[in-house]
Amino acid sequence: MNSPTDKNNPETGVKSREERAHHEALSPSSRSVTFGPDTPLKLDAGGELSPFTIAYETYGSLNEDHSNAILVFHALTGDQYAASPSPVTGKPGWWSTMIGPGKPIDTERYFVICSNVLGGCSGSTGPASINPATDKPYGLDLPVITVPDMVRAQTMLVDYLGIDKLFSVIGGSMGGMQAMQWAAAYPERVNSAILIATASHHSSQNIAFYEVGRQAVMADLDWHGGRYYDYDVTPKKGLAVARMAAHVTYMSEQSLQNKFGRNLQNSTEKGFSFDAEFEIESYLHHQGMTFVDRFDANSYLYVTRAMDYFDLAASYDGQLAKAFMGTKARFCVVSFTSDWHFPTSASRTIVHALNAAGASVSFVEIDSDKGHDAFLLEEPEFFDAINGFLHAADRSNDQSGNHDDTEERS
Ligand SMILES: CC(=O)SCCNC(=O)CCNC(=O)[C@H](O)C(C)(C)COP(=O)(O)OP(=O)(O)OC[C@H]1O[C@@H](n2cnc3c(N)ncnc32)[C@H](O)[C@@H]1OP(=O)(O)O
Ligand SMILES: N[C@@H](CCO)C(=O)O
Repeated sequence: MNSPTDKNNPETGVKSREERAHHEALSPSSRSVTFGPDTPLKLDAGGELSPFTIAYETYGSLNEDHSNAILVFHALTGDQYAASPSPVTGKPGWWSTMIGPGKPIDTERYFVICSNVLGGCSGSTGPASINPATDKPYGLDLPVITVPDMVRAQTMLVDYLGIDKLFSVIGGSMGGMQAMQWAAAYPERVNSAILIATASHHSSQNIAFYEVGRQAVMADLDWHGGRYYDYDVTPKKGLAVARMAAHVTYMSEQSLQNKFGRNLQNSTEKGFSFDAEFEIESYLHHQGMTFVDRFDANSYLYVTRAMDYFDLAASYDGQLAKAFMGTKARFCVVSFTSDWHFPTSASRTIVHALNAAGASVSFVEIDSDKGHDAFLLEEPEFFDAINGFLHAADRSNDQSGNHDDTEERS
């Protein structure tokens, strides 16, 4: 509860400098381009969102017949800064190794678009955005957002950019869910789709991990039922714990062992305390603390929920193959051997459904000990696979029909 002596009390107007800086850092960036359509967006939760904003970045140039556009989707906590430095962290774009001149997604050939998802916190409408009905941040008054909602908003952006058909859609994890949704719901608008470290539905285990994270956020007294914006505080402790738990799922047992083993952080002797004595503890604390500086806690609730709700087969009578029936798009499905968060078995489910639908699909399992987040790292075999697939898709761009060139490599 708010008290008159609270230094962050909205009534006293006294705000901590640290909190003010934090909110400013998370406020929509003026650098990326925003798009706000006149048409309201129909939401799966019911009702419509209007107005709404999508923040996006583009790289490369759109060719004359608008046939070289690649739509890149970010994962859970990503943003539109796929190949340009984040104005919040100052770090290079999260896929700057993948996108650029001469890189697998070659900006000398392709026009690359990446937008912040609806529900996010990097300029697209999310829980921290102003609700026009109250003139205050939405908080939990924003309807729950789904992956199909995110994709529906992206179709409006793609229309606005004058693109009828995308050369490719590509993403990892939740980005792969968006790519699948595009291919299933708008088959005529997708020439090829690259689905990386993803699944056609969130598993029970994945929902469980994200629920642990959400509960950590909501248990933080600074969460204030999602109205923390009014109090100029943020539920940092809860959000940091949520990220720590989630981060473990993004890495493999082997990579944690290789990086940290049982090494102690600052000494050679046990301290018999509950401080972060082990390197792995210190590392996770670092991951948690840096995360709260770049991500909004309510957005974390919304975007994890969108992943939980994703179940492509459920929209097609429980038959995943039906989602892809009749598609002419070429698919590339990529998994990583050490990914236990979105394991290879989840990718195989997608590949089997694509085969059953008579779609053209290549499947590559990359041998990596880096776990789920391997898709964010420069893995040569992975980059070769993306490069090779895009070149092949380029060559057969004018062809149509069903191919079955499923291949497995490991
Ligand atoms: C697709 C998208 O949308 S991307 C979304 C946003 N990005 C992410 O989610 C990436 C988050 N994931 C990561 O950072 C993952 O760790 C990885 C796997 C991608 C990065 O892997 P690596 O390059 O091997 O980095 P690593 O896991 O070792 O982490 C390095 C960081 O940990 C810190 N660190 C390493 N050891 C320790 C330690 N013992 N104590 C404290 N901090 C430590 C480093 O200082 C470095 O910090 P910085 O990132 O602030 O510079
Ligand atoms: N670590 C990435 C991928 C998670 O699936 C993120 O936070 O977006």
